[in-house]
Amino acid sequence: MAYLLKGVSVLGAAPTDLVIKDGVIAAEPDNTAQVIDATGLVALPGLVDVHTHLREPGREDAETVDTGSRAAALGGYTAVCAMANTDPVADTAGVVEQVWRLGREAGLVDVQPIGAVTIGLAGKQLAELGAMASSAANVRIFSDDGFCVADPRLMRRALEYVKAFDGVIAQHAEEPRLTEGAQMHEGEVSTRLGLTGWPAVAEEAIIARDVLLAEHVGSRLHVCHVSTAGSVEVLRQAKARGVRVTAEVTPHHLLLTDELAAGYDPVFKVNPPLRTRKDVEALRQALLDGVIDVVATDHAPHAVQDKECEWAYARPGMLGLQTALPIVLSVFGENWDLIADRMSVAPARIAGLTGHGGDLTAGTPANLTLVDPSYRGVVDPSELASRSRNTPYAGMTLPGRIVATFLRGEATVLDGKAVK
Ligand SMILES: NC(=O)N[C@@H](CC(=O)O)C(=O)O
Repeated sequence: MAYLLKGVSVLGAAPTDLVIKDGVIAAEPDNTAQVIDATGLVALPGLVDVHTHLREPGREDAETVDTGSRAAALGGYTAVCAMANTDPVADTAGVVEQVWRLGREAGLVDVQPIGAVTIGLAGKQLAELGAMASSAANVRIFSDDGFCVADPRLMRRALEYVKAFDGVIAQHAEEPRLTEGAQMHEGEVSTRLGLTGWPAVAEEAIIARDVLLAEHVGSRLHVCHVSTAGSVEVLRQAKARGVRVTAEVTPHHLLLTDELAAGYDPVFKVNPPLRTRKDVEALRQALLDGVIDVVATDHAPHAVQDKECEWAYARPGMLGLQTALPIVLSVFGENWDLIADRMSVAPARIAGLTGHGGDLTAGTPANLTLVDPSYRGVVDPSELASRSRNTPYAGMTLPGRIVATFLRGEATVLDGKAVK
């Protein structure tokens, strides 16, 4: 199938016609192409998420590779990296290959499995990193996300090991001894509510340690969901010294604050926790500066019984795939170069996903999404494609609608609806 996107604005540039044929952006017009009136629509390279929880295998009641892929395509994504904290954990070639195969079967986005750093995410022994790297899933990112690789010697070994195949360790930076029993950000609000706090320094101390380790062994470190102003400063200094470190921020940490915990609605419980306005401001500036490289969703679907309960018993995490672009648009406005770089180009580079994060010039793979920036819509949880409902944005009016998404030239979303 060929498509002609008529009057489309590529990254906010003057309207033009874009032809998609044989999986690539075509150089020549095509008379057989299906015409899509793209007046007022902006084309972006397909979004890439380096941090998605798809829950399969093990918690298919919360999400499956298929439902998560659907949410991703509807959110404008053409590739997602699936976190390893499944059940069984993705710590062997067998499990990462299973997730990779399920992604291919769903066929809506490229699902790139992330492998666990340690067996069972237990933080004791390195998992079979080399076997996962050389498997059909071709794993390049390794993470114990949900848990920190707290043992410094293990972290050093992991960094050394993945160097051989240009892998990267994605660290969930949380010093566990400093967050025992933590329920929310440690600060004025936690004191008022009487909830045990998760201090900023628990994140900052691990990032500081890990940039030194990465520098020492000359390996690649990626920092998951950076949430504090202090972390930004540690990263800024490390990058200035030339340490091979990249970092992500979530849409929720760019928008929401710890004040939201005051209603004790567990939909706002997340790891790392929502922080203060000062942190939000620092994270926004860091994304603009490039100190933080990418926006990653940390899409964390949870079943109703795990979320709609007392705050202390609720699992941390919130949905993100279908609201990420609207949140980023609401925070930064129509800054298309920033959006394309931080949500597609840079994440594709970090994950090593060639074919994604292109510039939409003739001959490049047709992985792209079409956005209507003039649209304003109210977030209705029941309309989300995820199997779970834990969005913190329910009832909020947000800008931007994904009109169409193309994966290697095939439409996965048309007219705002999934094609299959
Ligand atoms: N980010 C979250 O709040 N939750 C994540 C894991 C985690 O990082 O705790 C999840 O898998 O649900």
